[in-house]
Parts: sequence; structure tokens; C-alpha cells
Amino acid sequence: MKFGGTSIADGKKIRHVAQLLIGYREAGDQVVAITSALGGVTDGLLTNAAEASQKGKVSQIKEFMTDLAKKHYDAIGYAIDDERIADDVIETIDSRIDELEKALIGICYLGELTPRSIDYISSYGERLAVPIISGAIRSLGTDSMPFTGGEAGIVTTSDYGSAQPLEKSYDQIQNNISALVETSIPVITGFIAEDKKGIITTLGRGGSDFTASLVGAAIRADEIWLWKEVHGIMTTDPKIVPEASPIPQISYIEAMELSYFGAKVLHPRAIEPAIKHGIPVRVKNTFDIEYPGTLIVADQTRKEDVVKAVTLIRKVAAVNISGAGMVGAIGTAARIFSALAKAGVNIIMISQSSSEANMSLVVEEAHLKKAVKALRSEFNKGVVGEVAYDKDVCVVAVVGAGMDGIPGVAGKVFGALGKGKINVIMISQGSSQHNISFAISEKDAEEAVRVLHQKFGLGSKKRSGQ
Ligand SMILES: Nc1ncnc2c1ncn2[C@@H]1O[C@H](COP(=O)(O)OP(=O)(O)O)[C@@H](O)[C@H]1O
Ligand SMILES: N[C@@H](CC(=O)OP(=O)(O)O)C(=O)O
Repeated sequence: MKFGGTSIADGKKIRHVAQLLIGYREAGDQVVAITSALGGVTDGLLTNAAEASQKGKVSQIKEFMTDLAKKHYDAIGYAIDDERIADDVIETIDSRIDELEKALIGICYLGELTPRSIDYISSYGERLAVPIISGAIRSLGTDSMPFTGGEAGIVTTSDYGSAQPLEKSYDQIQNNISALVETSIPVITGFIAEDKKGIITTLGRGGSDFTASLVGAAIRADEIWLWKEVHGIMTTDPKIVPEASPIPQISYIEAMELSYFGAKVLHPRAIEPAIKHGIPVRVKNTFDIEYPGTLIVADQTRKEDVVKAVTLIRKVAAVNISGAGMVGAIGTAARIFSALAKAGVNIIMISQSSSEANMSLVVEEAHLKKAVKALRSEFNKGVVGEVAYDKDVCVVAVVGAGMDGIPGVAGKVFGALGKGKINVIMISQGSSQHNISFAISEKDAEEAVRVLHQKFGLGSKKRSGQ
């Protein structure tokens, strides 16, 4: 069972989570808990690390550390009644706060922030949270032990910021964790792991879902449950469309497409380990335990749900490569992609005009500068006339395995957008036919999501159980 940052945002919620875990254990289930950092902490760590490297203000770091310590002391005060346990946990928190402060002050003086130090700093969110959740469980009378991802056995590549778990992690987790579930509830940090040299790595933002799936697969869990602040995977982000409804069942492939195309409810790689071992994944609401949530399984569900959800990717940019000389010029696409790969650019969407005089790409906004630089230097003379870009772009996708072979979905999508006077910049449909995605101007993005959500009747279904 994995609990995200919103589920453990403060002491009251942590107590609730500890009671929830104990409740399942007392009902006869063996449980392993994976948790994120307390809500907002990872963002705070990243912002302060970046500012430390740019402004070098030690006083700002001290202020941040005081607030951070207070947030965690308050959580201990509310979630842990047993004084001896509370004292032990405070001791752990104090020593971690001390290490973190030294690291951030070091960054102030160095004025440098490497990917390796970003992972080290951001790991403290989870490393401060887990001792508190484990202490809260012990304080309620059930045995529990805290683990970092590395201690649990997760070993990754050294790709800081998006490290890949190595195959041997599965056996190591199995050896370190499986036997403990008989007598206790182990609590493991999500998101963070270690490379072969024992250096802290992270699995990417939102990576606790991935940790849960990895641990679940390693211990051969019957099910992997991801507890969130929403009633499951919804037909779209409820923050954009309040009428969005939870999807009772969805296939692995649809869930992956949804997360890839921006649904912040799941980490894009979260369910890979679960798929590999055929373990069902459930997304549930921490604050409405009885509600069944969304079940993610291998089977495709009912075909009549042609479109299951609408998603939105923000913080992307469009790049347009054009020139009459591209027509019929063999190898242009290969040069574009290899230049971008060499520059480490992640390409989200590709589209080529049938005239061949133009190729459009969508890349992460953070990669835009290096993408344009790489393309301009590759094509500084020759077939490409111009490399232009647009920063104010979003990608919207409609997702559903049921659209495979069903005519008219694209017509419905673009008809509705046309009627809503929403201009489409670029269109892409994967040959899997599980989604249709397109780029539009940022100012139109939320309206496009609302229009499509309504067009496909997604918000009209009542939540079952209501
Ligand atoms: N299709 C979707 N279904 C559910 N939630 C979504 C979707 N798209 C975006 N979201 C957002 O994802 C968040 C997921 O819940 P949250 O408790 O924050 O998860 P976690 O803490 O595990 O990251 C919600 O706040 C919701 O606004
Ligand atoms: N704390 C990390 C990892 C994570 O998964 O968090 P959450 O489950 O709250 O999205 C992050 O913010 O990226």
C-alpha cells in the first residue's frame, strides 16, 4: 500500500493512515507500506536547493530548515502518543535535519547544484516522513520498521533524477522485506533508492507509485494499492473538470497511456513491474476507504467505453523544423532525431506534414533550449531553412483502448474543438490507436479538456456506490 504526499500531509492524516494500515492487518492481510514525503516537502526542498545555488543566502536556508523541522515535529506530536517512541523518532528527525542543513549550506557556498546533489537533497522528504509513519504504527501497538529504498534492496542505475531499478532489486527486496510482513508492517520510502555505490538516486517526480509497484512485484503481493486524495483514476483531472468521475476498471495499457499523457494520478512507469508479474493495481481514496476506487488489470474492459479519459500535459513546447529542401531529402528525420538524442532531449510528440517540407515536435519545456540549439547547429547549412518554436503550448490526449478500429473518434474530437473555436497546432495518433493527442495553445488547454470531456459524456456517469 502506497500513500502519496497528500495522504500524509500532516499528523492527523498520518495517524489516520497508521490506523488504516493496522485495520487491514487486523482483518487478516499482510501489508507493506510505501510512503512519499509530507505534502509539499519535495517541492520545498527542490526550490530551496535551487535558490541556495543561485542566491547563496544561508539565512534563507536556516529559515526553511526551522519551518521544515516544525512541520515534522508537529506531525510527531499529533501522530505518536507513546513518549518513548516519539523521543526516538525526534532523535532520527533531528539528525536528518542536521545533515540536510549542512548539505544546503554547502550548496550556498559552492553555488553549484548537480543532478546527484538534487537527488540527495530531495531524498530527505521521504527520509523524514518514513520514521514518523513507522513510529505512529508502533505507537498504536503494531510492530513496524522504517526502511529507505536502498535499505529495502532497491538498486538503480546512476541516472540521477530518473534512475532505473536494476533486476537484482527484486531478489534483494524479497530477501529483506518478505519475512517481516508476518509480524510487522514495514514502511519503505517511496521515490528514492541507491545506485551500486550506495549513492542516493531518485526514480523521478511522483516515483513513489513506481516504488510500490516494484516492491509489490518483488514480494509477489496479491494486489498493489495506491492510496490518493481522489476516488481513483478519473475521466479527467477533477481540478479542471469537477464533474469528472472515477473509472471503475481500466487496463494496464490504458493506465500507462493516461499517465504518459499527463494524468498526474500515476507515475508513467508505475505499473511496469506490476504488469510484468500480472499483479492487479488498485487506486483508492485514503479519505473514503470503503469506496472501491479504480482497478487496473490486464484485461481490456467493455468496448462501449471508446474514450475513457481526457488528459493534459503542461510545460511542453512545440518545435517546427521546415524548409523546401527537406522534400524527398533522405535521412533528414534521422538527423533530427539523432541530434536531439545526443542533446538528451525527450520528445513527446512527432508529426510530419505529407509534403515533407515540415516536421513538428513537442518536447518538454525544460529541454526546449537545448533542442533548438542542437537542431540549429545540425542544420546550420543545408536542407532545413528554419527551426522555430512556441513555448505556450500544451498537449491534450483522449485515451481509450476501445477506440481501436472504431471510426469517427478523431472526427468527433476535432469537430468538437472546431465548434469550440479551439485552434489545433499539431495532431498525432499512435498506431496503437489507444489515444489521439494534439498540441494546442496553453490559453485554450483547459477549455479543450472541458469540451472533450463533455463531448464523450465522461462526466455523466454516477460513481458506483453513491
Ligand atoms: N485522470 C485523473 N484522475 C485522478 N486524478 C488526476 C487525474 N489527472 C490528474 N489528477 C490529479 O492527480 C492527483 C492525484 O492524487 P494525489 O493524492 O495528489 O496523488 P499522489 O499524492 O500519490 O501523487 C489529484 O490531485 C488530481 O488532481
Ligand atoms: N515526493 C516525491 C515522490 C512522490 O511520489 O510523491 P507523491 O506520491 O506525493 O506524488 C515527489 O513529490 O515527487
